Amino acid sequence: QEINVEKVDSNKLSHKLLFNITIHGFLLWASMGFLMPVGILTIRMSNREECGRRLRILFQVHVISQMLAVLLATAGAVLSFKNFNNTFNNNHQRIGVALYGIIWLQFLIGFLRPNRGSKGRSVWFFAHWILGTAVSLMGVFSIYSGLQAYHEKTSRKIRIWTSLFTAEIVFICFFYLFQDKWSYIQRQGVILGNEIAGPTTDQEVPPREKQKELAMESC
Ligand code: HEM
Ligand code: HEM
Repeated sequence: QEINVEKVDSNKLSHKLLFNITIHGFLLWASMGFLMPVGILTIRMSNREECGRRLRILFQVHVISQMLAVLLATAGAVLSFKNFNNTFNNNHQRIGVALYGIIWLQFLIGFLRPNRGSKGRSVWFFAHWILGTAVSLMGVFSIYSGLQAYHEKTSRKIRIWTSLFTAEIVFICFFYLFQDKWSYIQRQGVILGNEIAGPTTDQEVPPREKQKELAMESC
C-alpha cells in the first residue's frame, strides 16, 4: 500500500520536495562526488614527498577538503531525513544511510592516527585507506542511483548529469592511475644499472640525485 501512496505522490511532486531533492543531489555530489575524491588525490600526491613544507600543505588540503565533504554530506543527510519519506526501502536509500555513518567513522579514524614510524601506523593506514576508498566508490554508485531515483520521481531527463558525472569520474580515475606511474614515466629516459631504458645513453643519473630519491621513498 505504501508503494501506491508513493506512486500517487510522484505524479504531483510538490515544489518544495523537488527543491529539496535538487539541493540533496547537489550537496552530495559536491561532497562525495567531488571533494572526497579530490582530497584523496591530494594526499596521494604526498606519497613520494619529503617530510617538509609541501607534505604539510598536501596533508592540510586533504584534511580541509574531507572536513568540507563531511560537512556537506551531513547537511544533505539532515535535509533528506527531514524532508524525504525515511522508509529506506530501496538501495539508494539504504546504501545512502550506511554511507552517512561510515564517512563520520572514517573522519574520526583520520584524527586517531598514530605517528609515522610507530607500530600501529601500518594498521591505521590500511584501515583508513580501505575505508576511504570503499566509501568513495560507494559514493559514486550512490550518485548514479540518486540520479536514477530523481528521474523516476520527476520523469525529468538526467542524461546530461550522468554524462557530466561520468566525464568527471573518468578524469579522476585517469589522474589516480597516472599518479602511480608519473615517476616511472620520468625515469624512462635514464639508465638504471646496466639496463638502457630510453633511446639516449648519455644521461647518467648523478649519484647525489639518486640518493635524494631513495631518501624520499623511505620518508
Ligand atoms: C553519495 C551520494 C548520495 C547519498 C549518500 C544519498 C543518500 C540518500 C538517502 C539516505 C536517501 C533517503 C532519505 C530518507 O528517506 O530520509 C536519499 C533519497 C533520495 N536521494 Fe539521495 N543520496 C545521494 C545522492 C543523490 C543524488 C546525486 C541525487 C540526485 C538528484 C539523489 C536523489 C535522491 C532522491 C530523488 C531521493 C528520494 C528517493 C526515494 O524516495 O526513493 N541522491 N538519498
Ligand atoms: C571522510 C574523510 C576522509 C576520507 C574519505 C579519507 C580518505 C583517505 C584515503 C583513501 C587515503 C589513502 C590515499 C592513498 O591511496 O595513499 C588517505 C590518507 C590519509 N589520510 Fe585521509 N581521509 C579522510 C579524512 C582524514 C582526516 C580527517 C585525516 C586527519 C585528520 C586524514 C589523514 C590522512 C593521512 C595522514 C593520510 C596519509 C597517510 C600516509 O600516507 O601515511 N584523513 N585518506
